[in-house]
Amino acid sequence: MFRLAAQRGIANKLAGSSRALRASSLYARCRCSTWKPTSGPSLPSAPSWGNRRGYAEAAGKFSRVKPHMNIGTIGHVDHGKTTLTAAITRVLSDKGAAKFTDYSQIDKAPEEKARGITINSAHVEYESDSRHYGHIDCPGHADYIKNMITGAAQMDGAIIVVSATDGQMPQTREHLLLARQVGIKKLVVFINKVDMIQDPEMLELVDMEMRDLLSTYNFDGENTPIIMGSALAALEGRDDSLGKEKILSLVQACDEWLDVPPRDLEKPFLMPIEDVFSISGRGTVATGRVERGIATKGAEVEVVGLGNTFKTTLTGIEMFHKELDRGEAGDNMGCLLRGVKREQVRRGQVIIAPGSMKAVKKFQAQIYVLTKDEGGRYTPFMSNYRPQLFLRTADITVALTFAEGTPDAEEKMVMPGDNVEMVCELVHDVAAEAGSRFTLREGGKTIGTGIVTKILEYA
Ligand SMILES: Nc1nc2c(ncn2[C@@H]2O[C@H](COP(=O)(O)OP(=O)(O)OP(=O)(O)O)[C@@H](O)[C@H]2O)c(=O)[nH]1
Ligand SMILES: [Mg+2]
Repeated sequence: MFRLAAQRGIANKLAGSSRALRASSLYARCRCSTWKPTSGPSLPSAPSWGNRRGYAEAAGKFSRVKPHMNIGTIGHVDHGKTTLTAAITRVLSDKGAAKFTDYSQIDKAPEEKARGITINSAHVEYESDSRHYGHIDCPGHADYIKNMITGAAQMDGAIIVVSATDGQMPQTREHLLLARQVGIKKLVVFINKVDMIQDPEMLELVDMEMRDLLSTYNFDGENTPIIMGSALAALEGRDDSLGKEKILSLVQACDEWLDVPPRDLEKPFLMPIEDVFSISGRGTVATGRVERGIATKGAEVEVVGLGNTFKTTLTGIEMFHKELDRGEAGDNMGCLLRGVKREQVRRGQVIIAPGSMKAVKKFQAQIYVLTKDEGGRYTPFMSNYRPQLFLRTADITVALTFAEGTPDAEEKMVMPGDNVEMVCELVHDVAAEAGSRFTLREGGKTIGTGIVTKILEYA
């Protein structure tokens, strides 16, 4: 034990300092650790159906042992994403592996709020022979953009739906690019509305074009499974060779091609620092909620960011007011750091497994700018706009510019509601990597949300 209770009592009595009071109340927070199923403290909370530990309860009769994965349908408007979602539940419900969810139920997706942003997305779930899937379908293009950038309903993989009658369209490409930006590594293609095509050469053409397009966006165009069928036929229970059988092939392709992401516990340790205080006679303690991985007492760790990156040893871990040998993803804990002075550690830094992340000063990001109805700006902004960037517990001024070579970058305007790629240059360095999510705030309100896509400069 850090003998905190005693510490606290004495500190409060003797000093009565506000600092001591604050430290004690913060430390107290660590005692009432509540497990939240998000992958990071600053992310919007995942719906309960989709968390990796909790799905079994939501699923009721479904298996508790199969690995869980979040996927979803993406693609151009009207290409059949919602019909396909309903069709999958219908076909699998025959096997008792899903609850049939009608088109109309999916399409009136509930509104959710994440960081002040309204996102409509429907969640269904089903099971294959080897996996449990949470599946996301959004009603409109804007909802896909917001969802993918904020990760409000995160997808580990996706089914891109392309109508055989149209072939690839602008939103097919936009969703592919976004999928790439948010770190989705593999996709399965469903070429839909095949019931409307008489000419087999037409299908060959769509297939070839899709493979090219996938490769353009750095997916494996050659090996990505492409299934051709009719979601409507499957939903209506007719033409099994185009309907039901293709849905089963699609689910099998997802099982075989999409990879289940590593669980948070399997990732390298990371705890964003929320607060720091010193305990006389023991040393410096940093508190926070473990975002991923496992920490063990005596482990080497690295404190990263805000101009002060160094290695140290975790000489103690405290949780629930008890000293423990380990802490893991989801835990609120306090870390006692060997030989570290109070001034060396600050809120906004992270404690990580050594070498697992670096401090960065400049990166490229995909940003969604909130509309005024979402509480965002009323007016556009231009290059060199400087809001505050919030990443985990860090809060840093950032300068936003357009990527080098952007035509008319000086005059270019970013409107509320836009989805843009920008270069972010930070005043102080912070631990980040491709896939790190952040929000942008100005004058106390959230004006945008983004995801790091590429590191441009390390500290
Ligand atoms: N003929 C035919 N029509 C289909 C098929 N799949 C879907 N449709 C029709 O295509 C239209 C659009 O289908 P949706 O499932 O609503 O498409 P969506 O991609 O969800 O559309 P948004 O959510 O508005 O982007 C509907 O009228 C469907 O009935 C199919 O396999 N064959
Ligand atoms: Mg739809």
